[in-house]
Amino acid sequence: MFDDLIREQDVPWAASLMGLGPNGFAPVDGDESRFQAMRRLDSVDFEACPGSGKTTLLVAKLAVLAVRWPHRKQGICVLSHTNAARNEIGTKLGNSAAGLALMRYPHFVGTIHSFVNEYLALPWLRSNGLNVRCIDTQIALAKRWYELPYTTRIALERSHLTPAAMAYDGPDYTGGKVGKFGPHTPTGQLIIAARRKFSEQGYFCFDEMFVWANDLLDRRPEAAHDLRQRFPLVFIDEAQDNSEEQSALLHRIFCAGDGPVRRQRFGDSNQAIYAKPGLAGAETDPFPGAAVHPLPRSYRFSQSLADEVKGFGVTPQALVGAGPPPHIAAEPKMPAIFLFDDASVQSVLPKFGAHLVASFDAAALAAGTFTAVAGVHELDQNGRVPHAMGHYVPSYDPSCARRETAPDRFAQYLARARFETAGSGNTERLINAAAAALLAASELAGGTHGRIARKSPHRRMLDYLADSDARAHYLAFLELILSGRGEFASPDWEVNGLPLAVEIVKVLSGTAALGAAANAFLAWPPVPAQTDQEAIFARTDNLFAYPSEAPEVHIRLGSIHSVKGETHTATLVLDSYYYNHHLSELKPWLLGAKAGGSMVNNRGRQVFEGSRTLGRLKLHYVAMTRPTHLLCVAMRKDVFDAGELDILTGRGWEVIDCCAAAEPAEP
Ligand SMILES: Nc1ncnc2c1ncn2[C@@H]1O[C@H](COP(=O)(O)OP(=O)(O)OP(=O)(O)O)[C@@H](O)[C@H]1O
Repeated sequence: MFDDLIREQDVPWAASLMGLGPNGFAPVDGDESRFQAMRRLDSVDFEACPGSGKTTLLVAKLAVLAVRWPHRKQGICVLSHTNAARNEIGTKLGNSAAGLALMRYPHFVGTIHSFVNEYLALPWLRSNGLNVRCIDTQIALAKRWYELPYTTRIALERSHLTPAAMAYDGPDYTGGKVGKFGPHTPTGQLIIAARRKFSEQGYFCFDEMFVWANDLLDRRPEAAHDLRQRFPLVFIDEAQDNSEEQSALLHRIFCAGDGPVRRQRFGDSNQAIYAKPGLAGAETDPFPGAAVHPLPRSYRFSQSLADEVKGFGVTPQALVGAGPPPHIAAEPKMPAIFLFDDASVQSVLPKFGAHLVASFDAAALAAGTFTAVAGVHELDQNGRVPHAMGHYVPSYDPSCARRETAPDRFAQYLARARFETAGSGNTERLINAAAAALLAASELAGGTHGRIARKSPHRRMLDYLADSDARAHYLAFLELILSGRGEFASPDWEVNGLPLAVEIVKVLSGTAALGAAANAFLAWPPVPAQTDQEAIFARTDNLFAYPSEAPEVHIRLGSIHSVKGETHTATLVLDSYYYNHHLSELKPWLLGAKAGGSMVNNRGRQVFEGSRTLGRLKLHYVAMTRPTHLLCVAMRKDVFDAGELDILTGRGWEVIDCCAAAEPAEP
């Protein structure tokens, strides 16, 4: 059924469509790997280095398949790990008419989570008579938690348990992280009853969709067979990030037993980083499997950058630097290291801004993507400097960058909307964020209007409030939000914003008093006290503009996790702390004294670094392989002795000392 679906003459067409010119996938120096990769439609894993064009290749294949796909009731299933990756595929495909066809029936392009919801969990729950209102971990947990008697909550908190204990992993509502309060205890029974009650009312955590999908496959094994018929060709992007839970479920659906589908996975095991520390990778059906198709060239960066970063790969890969791509008219720059101490940690970002302005012309500064990332972005104020992004930029809001989870405060909805629309003047995003946040508050207050809907949050608000006075309150509230572009000083929120929000949420939820969960959600988060110098960082949308008065460059701040798969013009990787300072621990790799995640001992055995070091390597390999033109890192000065700095300089690094610079942060 797949013979000749991607023909030789399709390859130059697809390469041109991707903006690479007709020879984009042509053999280079006898290396035919990309051309062959385009044509293959057997089950195989494309395991390849950062910037090797895995996502580009996947999209190019899909573009051809969209044209040639002959089946009307069977489709291609394209699964990604994150919404960001799904959107990237969607945007690239959306450029072609054929690509648009792929976004419709009979095909599926989306995250693993949305696939599991749409094809397994939701139909199964509905067929069991459950009306699914809202899949939102924070709301489901809060509802279940506040269902428990006050004394029970106190007892749980004394045992270091949080609302997270209200999530289950069995279809009988058992399991989860409940410590000593197992199902045989009275407290355990209360927990199970609260989980059951709100699940039956239609409130679920994201991860519980996997529980129900597996329950369907346990009880109706024919569901897997039906899905294989429906989707005979499956592509999985970012396959290295699949957790055991996801891999096992996908394997069960598409591969286990007789009649597996054709499946191609794309990824890089050196970049396997997970959303939560300690989460293990897949054991069932790990990536890569036995059949691997290598792609050795990186089109992102030059050979000199490839040489700097390849040692950070746990399993060193052939890394041929064939970049940078030509869309930014600038030569690759020498890498730079910013050195700081406790007193100068907040001058790192301004110094980086100044370095960018000195390194790139105005056109490149306007067209490029400039970022600063840290491995840890939740700040422990008392942690050792630098603990997280917040030590460099005190106003950094970690929740704003966490794209995959729902915000857990009203203010975060607005902050995220500001971050996503930075500078574009797009008011629609802000309005819908405010509406979505009001709906979330209403759910927490006991509202039961549900969140699974096709209309935008704003349209739904207008519908819900159609006949009430609260509609005028809502419109006044939006005026307030728009006039401040979504920003509030805390007193302003309390005096003007909050009273309106409370009135609206009361009407929406049909309650006279909002209750603890909704009030906590609506409260404005405390702002850390600022010194004068910190005032330059006083934006909460995680964009750092330099110079602040008349910005020439905008630097996007985020976690390393949030920039997976991205391509930047310049990336600054900031040291951060998890059991120790990440980059300080990786100093031997930076100096070239070590490479890879293992070494061969004198008995000829391969010995791996400890798991924490392997995690650090993968995380920072992801970060350091984002830029096309300029890689920078920032570390404490006292980590290095003079000889080591000489080694770095000898390896082509520019050393920028922020400590010596006691002068003001900006010109
Ligand atoms: N065949 C090619 N010729 C020239 N440039 C290419 C080619 N394939 C990809 N690129 C460019 O290389 C950059 C990286 O591509 P892409 O994001 O697809 O790589 P990736 O392998 O998915 O990266 P990562 O592993 O970091 O997620 C992009 O700017 C893309 O346009």
